Amino acid sequence: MDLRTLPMLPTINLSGQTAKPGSSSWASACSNVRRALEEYGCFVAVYDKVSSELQSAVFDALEDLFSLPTETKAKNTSNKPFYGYQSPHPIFPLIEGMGIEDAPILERTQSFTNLMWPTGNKRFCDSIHLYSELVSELERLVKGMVFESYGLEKYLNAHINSTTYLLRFNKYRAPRKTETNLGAFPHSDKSFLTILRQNQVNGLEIQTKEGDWIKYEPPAQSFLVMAGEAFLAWSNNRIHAPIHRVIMTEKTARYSIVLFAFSNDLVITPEELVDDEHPLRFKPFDHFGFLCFYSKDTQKTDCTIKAYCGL
Ligand SMILES: O=C(O)CCC(=O)C(=O)O
Ligand SMILES: [Fe+2]
Repeated sequence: MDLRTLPMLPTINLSGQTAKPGSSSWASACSNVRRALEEYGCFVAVYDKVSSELQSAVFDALEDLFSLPTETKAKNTSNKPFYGYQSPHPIFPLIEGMGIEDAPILERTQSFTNLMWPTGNKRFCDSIHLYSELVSELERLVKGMVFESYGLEKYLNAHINSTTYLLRFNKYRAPRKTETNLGAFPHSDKSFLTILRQNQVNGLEIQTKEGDWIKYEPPAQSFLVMAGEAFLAWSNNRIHAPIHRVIMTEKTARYSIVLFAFSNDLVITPEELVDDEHPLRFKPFDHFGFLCFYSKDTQKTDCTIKAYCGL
């Protein structure tokens, strides 16, 4: 029997005054966020800006969205890989996905809504847009905390100005008796940061550096904040980008809504993070070039960013 205590994801309270710059708890919150991302590559953020009413409205909206006919959902296309409609696949029959590029910009969520519902769907558009705005604020808060903890605030504004978001919706149906229960293949995200919320159905598992799988069982009003491989490269390998997967064990459908942050500019490791002990590990890279590389990488290596621009 394995007598080690089961690992748990760190939980960090980012609600109310706790994570206000200048508050007495700000510096320690910044350091906790950085250390969690270095050690686990993720943490559970308690963040109360998304009300339970908005949470319900968002997941009701997702049920409506995925109930649309396949031909309608297939109109969600993009010239970027992994951005558009993903239909259930023979090897991965459970997952279906869709995405809105730059969802925090109202016009973008509006045009997605009109594509799906030519006669409009104000409830969908309002709730998804508000949600993406609030969660993108959380993304900037977390990024700012990490930059500050490294003493690199001077890079924050430029970084925020070059951030672009993708809001993705996933539906995992329950497996039939003879089917695989693997909802999403083990992978690490290619984003800079990822912020995820789910309905009440669990299934996401995150691997620790030691190789243990932790089941994600979120408390109320919380999000999973997870680093992607772009953040790992930016930090010169300090920040971890954890492998995660979805295993469907429950009998009802699981929905998740995931905000991915990407960069429109070259991602460059700050010189302050390079020294004799930490020689430069990554060349500056184009984030979407990296995403295209990944989409063509049939090997799906453990750490694609090392294959793409590692030194
Ligand atoms: O749905 C989930 O919980 C995980 C989704 C995920 O890993 C992804 O979209 O990259
Ligand atoms: Fe992921």
